[in-house]
Amino acid sequence: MEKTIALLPGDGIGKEVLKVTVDVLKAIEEHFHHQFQFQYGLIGGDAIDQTGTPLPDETVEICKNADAVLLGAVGGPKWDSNPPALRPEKGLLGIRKQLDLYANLRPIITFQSLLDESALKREYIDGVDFIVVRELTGGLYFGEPSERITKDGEEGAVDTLIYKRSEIKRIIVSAFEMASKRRKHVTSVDKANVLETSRLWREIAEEVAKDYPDVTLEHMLVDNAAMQLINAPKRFDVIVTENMFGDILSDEASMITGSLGMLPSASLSSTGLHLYEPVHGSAPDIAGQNIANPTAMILSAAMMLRHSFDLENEAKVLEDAVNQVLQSGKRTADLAKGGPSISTEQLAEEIKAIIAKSQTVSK
Ligand SMILES: NC(=O)C1=CN([C@@H]2O[C@H](COP(=O)(O)OP(=O)(O)OC[C@H]3O[C@@H](n4cnc5c(N)ncnc54)[C@H](O)[C@@H]3O)[C@@H](O)[C@H]2O)C=CC1
Ligand SMILES: CC(C)CC(=O)C(=O)O
Ligand SMILES: [Mg+2]
Repeated sequence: MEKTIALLPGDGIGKEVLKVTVDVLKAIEEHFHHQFQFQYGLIGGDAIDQTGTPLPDETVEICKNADAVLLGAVGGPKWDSNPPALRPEKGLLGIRKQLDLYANLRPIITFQSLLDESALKREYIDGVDFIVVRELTGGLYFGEPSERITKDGEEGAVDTLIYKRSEIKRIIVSAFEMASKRRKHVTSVDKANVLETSRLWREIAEEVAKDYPDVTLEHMLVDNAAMQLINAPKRFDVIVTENMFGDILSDEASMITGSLGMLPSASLSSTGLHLYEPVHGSAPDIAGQNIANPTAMILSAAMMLRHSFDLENEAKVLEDAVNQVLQSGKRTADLAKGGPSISTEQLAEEIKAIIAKSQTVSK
């Protein structure tokens, strides 16, 4: 199979985890006789430094001409005091908007070999398997105005939480579609006791639910949801929520698996061109040390193989390889809890070695 993959490394550990993921994909390419073309694009702080903008037009073109996009992460203290339009995060929000990547799927599945690395007790998390469906192109992160203002004679600031009916409906439909192929349970998370956007969200969720009689819908306020994720994570199947709630809840949920470095995601579009990215950011505190956990990025690539290229077997081989390395007891520092650890590159080498020995070869 011939595919073109756009690669947007970004900043900090984004570069490191994407670099080794490309190596792993090359191992898949070789073992399964595929041809992957890799096209690099600038985004984030790197793009600001080299071109003066966080999302150059050329990057958008590279993505649009590809079959799928892999993104590392953006941001870092170097650009923290830049004006809003020149912040690395604008590049990330920009590519999400320009490619209409409205549905961010964040699966949270515990690994048997990591049950004791989690922040939670083994019996609470053994068997956790849910997915956060996060709205990705609306809400507070995109609302206008977002600026400094004067209020009652003193300095203030305003951000705008706005959603259109169509934006809410399509993400809720995505969640119901997903739930109908899973355990048939949707938890719609909102703050309907306070926010008008949430009341509209709830109304639309009820309307959509009528088209899926075999799927149960429950509503949950976001503060309660944050607590239930710790208290009873096994109760969830599909969580659907707006942009910022999904951002926060999924970072929280990552600790069920043991580390933020374990969580992959797929950002799906209306156009069929999808982007795959780890849930974590550029981690400036550990950048440049070859110690970041690349699993989230590697598992994002597995999601790409499955969802964008229909390469189920290859995706499984990759996921199995990750599992086998974990079972062997080898851990990056985030999971090693002060014990012996392996580097970003060593973990990828372990995975590549397992792929090379894998039995299942597709035509
Ligand atoms: N998708 C993206 O590009 C995102 C970008 N950011 C940006 O990243 C920068 C840093 O933000 P933070 O709040 O520190 O969030 P972060 O997700 O980068 O890091 C949070 C903590 O988790 C650790 N961590 C994250 N990924 C890891 C991995 N793969 N392996 C081991 N440890 C890992 C970090 O070392 C840090 O202690 C900011 O500029 C922020 O805006 C934040 C989140 C997402
Ligand atoms: C720029 C932020 C919205 C990135 C982030 O935290 C995320 O997408 O998870
Ligand atoms: Mg986030």
